[in-house]
Amino acid sequence: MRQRTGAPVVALAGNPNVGKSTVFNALTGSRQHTGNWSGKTVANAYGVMRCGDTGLTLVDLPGTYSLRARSSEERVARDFLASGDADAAILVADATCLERNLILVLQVLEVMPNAVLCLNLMDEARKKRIRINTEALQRELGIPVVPCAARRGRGLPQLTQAVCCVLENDSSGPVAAIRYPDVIENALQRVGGTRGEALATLALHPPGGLTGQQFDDMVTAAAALRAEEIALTCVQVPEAACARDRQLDRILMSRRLGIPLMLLLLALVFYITLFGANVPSEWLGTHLLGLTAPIAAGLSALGLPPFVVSMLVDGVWRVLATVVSVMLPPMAIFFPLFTLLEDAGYLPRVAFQLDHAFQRAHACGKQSLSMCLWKKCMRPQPLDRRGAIAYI
Ligand SMILES: Nc1nc2c(ncn2[C@@H]2O[C@H](COP(=O)(O)OP(=O)(O)OP(=O)(O)O)[C@@H](O)[C@H]2O)c(=O)[nH]1
Ligand SMILES: [Mg+2]
Repeated sequence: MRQRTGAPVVALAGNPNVGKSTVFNALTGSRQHTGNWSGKTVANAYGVMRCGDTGLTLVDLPGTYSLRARSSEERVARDFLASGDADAAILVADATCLERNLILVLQVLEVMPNAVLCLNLMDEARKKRIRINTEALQRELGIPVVPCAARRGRGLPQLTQAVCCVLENDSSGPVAAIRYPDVIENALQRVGGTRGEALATLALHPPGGLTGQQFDDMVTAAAALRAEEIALTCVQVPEAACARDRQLDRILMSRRLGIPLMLLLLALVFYITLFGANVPSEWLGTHLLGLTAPIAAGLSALGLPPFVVSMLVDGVWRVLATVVSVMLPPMAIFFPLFTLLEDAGYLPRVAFQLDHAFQRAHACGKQSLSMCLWKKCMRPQPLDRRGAIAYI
């Protein structure tokens, strides 16, 4: 292993929503937030994973589609990978859409050749009858490839083993998998050093009179082209696997129907939450508050002074009973419904559909999901004064 002060550092990078935090939690025993939409992790999270007797620092990075991305959380990931603070990287990729994931993988390999590819969501890929030739992929990329289904813990021991091997056999050879247009290739030769470092220099001073945006677009397009070539060689996707998704997307994401359907669906969820919760709320309120008198009588029988009884009964019990009866039923309805939409993969589509509108307010579509959760907490409810104070 590399001689460094402190434990070796392993970065966990990949596209958004591919299971990085799930892998991180499984390898470190942490409880990072996971969920089926993009952009949950917005800052680096640190944990310790074991490699035999050695402890490794694992860093869960925010998801990013490209090293040339410009959103703030994506910059966090890019800056960490470029900083040289990591000794190796676990690149997590979604096996159901490998081609798109390979763009980042290829870019990261230019700055961090010491890496392992964790081919996650293999269970979903199998369901869709997507076949991936992992040996061919390994040859193309020049790094170990480990198929995993992190949610069920499958493949994680092999992943740990591969990470340990990579750390022991420091591979620092240049990975020149992406072929850039001549203007960039020539400039890379002139700048010298590793391709990753040279690219970072050129990004600041683009060659051939290119603007920063043109340079970024050309670099990303070259990576996308190479990713497509590799996917053509290594991945077999049966046409039928995508047909149902495409048909659904044609309706759910269509220009005319997409937004109305989304509003209808979210309105339905809120309607069920707001009105469906009234009955259990009332039932809970009646029964819990009905216990007030027996509790007061019991406490008085214990010989407690009246002001202590009033404090415990009116101050603690009534507030607790009101909070539980008001908050518990809508939560018990809303969160399972939201989870259903999440598991069906609809939430990322909501974020995508609203992205344009949110960008006009200098925000991004992913924030709509946090807003849905916040809106749920704004549930109006007839309350007495104590209940209102507790609710606030
Ligand atoms: N079916 C299946 N689902 C998985 C697997 N691994 C992760 N998931 C699910 O994928 C979703 C995304 O997982 P996260 O770990 O939050 O993904 P992430 O890459 O950290 O996401 P960001 O932080 O937003 O970039 C969650 O709903 C996970 O339960 C897997 O192997 N199989
Ligand atoms: Mg995450």
